[in-house]
Amino acid sequence: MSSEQTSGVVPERALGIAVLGLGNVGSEVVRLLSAHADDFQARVGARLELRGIAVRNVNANRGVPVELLTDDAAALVARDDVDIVVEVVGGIEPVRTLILNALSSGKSVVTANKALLADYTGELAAVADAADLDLYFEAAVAGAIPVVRPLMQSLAGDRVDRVVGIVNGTTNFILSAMGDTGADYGETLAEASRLGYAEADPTADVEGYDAAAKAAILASIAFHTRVTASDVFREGITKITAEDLASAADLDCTIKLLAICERVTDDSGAERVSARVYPALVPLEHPLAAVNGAFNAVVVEAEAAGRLMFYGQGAGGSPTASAVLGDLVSAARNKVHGGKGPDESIYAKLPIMSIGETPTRYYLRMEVADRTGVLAAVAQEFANHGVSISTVRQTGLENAATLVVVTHRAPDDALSKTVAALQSRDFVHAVLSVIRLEGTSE
Ligand SMILES: NC(=O)C1=CN([C@@H]2O[C@H](COP(=O)(O)OP(=O)(O)OC[C@H]3O[C@@H](n4cnc5c(N)ncnc54)[C@H](O)[C@@H]3O)[C@@H](O)[C@H]2O)C=CC1
Ligand SMILES: N[C@@H](CC=O)C(=O)O
Ligand code: NA
Repeated sequence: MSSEQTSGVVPERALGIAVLGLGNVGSEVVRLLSAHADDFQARVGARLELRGIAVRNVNANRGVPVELLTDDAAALVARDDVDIVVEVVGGIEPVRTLILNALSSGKSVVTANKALLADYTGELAAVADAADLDLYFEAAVAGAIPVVRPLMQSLAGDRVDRVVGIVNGTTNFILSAMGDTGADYGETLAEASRLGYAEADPTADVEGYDAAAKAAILASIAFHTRVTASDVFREGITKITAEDLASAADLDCTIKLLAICERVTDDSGAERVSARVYPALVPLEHPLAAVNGAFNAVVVEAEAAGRLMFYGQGAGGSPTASAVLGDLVSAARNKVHGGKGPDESIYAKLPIMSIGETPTRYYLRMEVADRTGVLAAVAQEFANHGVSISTVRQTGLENAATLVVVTHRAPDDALSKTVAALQSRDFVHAVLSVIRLEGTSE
């Protein structure tokens, strides 16, 4: 009999936590875990004890007790006194293997890693679900904003038709600054990295890979269908110019990088999933137009709930740590009281719709010869491909004219063919911009 039992003192229950990665997010997770240790204990019913932090270089000064640091993440994950692993390193390997090892040895996992989840949720969730362990990832989509849990749990009794959002803080920060002050693209991107918004390789942000990974995660949950990154059509913001933003403003629009996940039902009632990420003109009166800086917002449309909007900080160490810690508390509660978060739900298995078939509206800006009959010839090219024009604006240049054409909804393939045909005509000097238009009722 132990001395605690003989003295009648109930030993304090503790759960061991391993944190992998001590960058923007990891350092905030560790700071908040320590700052609010008593609150966490009260909420969970057990003390959350940090057993170790895996880093790349244990000699760098990090402001945490050095004895917690290790460069051997595999050994930390394997420790018997670790119950929950928090992965905030990023990338695919070695973290995919580390997470699989954690789950295989009875540890629940919390991760913020959308790049990994977009392609490997199936593999990771299979191991977690079989072992009755949690795999939580609220931080992976839209940072602090609760959106994964609402879709997975609060809306589990509804039928979601559409999820549209601004889910990348870095690109929203850049587009907002370019639109507001004409700020330089490169300098604003460097500022986004300095503020901890951008990915380690910011190509993931500006080329839309990060938003596409998030779209894959959202679409998978919303439509109970496995959607991976390669199922998501993707275009980034690197071709958007200050002229495009000014031209959008002339049309009472702004430009946002949107992630759009839709359930599309054809005339026969067959359903497919469309998942796409691209910069789009958004009318100023649309709620997403007012989302600026590193803020994110996600609009969900569901059959019974109608339209819901989630808004908040989508990037940055502290906001992201909030979501990570929320998941950590849930995983810890399940360890203490029993229970498990929902299994992966992919029973619907809907096919994916190609971008070519997806109907959207377009904005085109082109420079054309300023002579009689050109406007009619341009309009004819649209008609030849079944693309109906909504508005045309012409501005005279010295020896040419700028035409801004906004179309009605047409399949993406038809628009691509129209653009190719226009480019082959001698009266079209250049097609300067082709950007989709979203958020209108037409
Ligand atoms: N920063 C943000 O706003 C958000 C980030 N995320 C995700 O959270 C994760 C972490 O992001 P950040 O903290 O911003 O990245 P970061 O680059 O600031 O931190 C990652 C840290 O992991 C370390 N690391 C790399 N390989 C390692 C290894 N094998 N073992 C141990 N440590 C290793 C790096 O040295 C770095 O300090 C990523 O998956 C990211 O996509 C998710 C939402 C928002
Ligand atoms: N780099 C990402 C970070 C959060 O997911 C972003 O800018 O949104
Ligand atoms: Na979130």
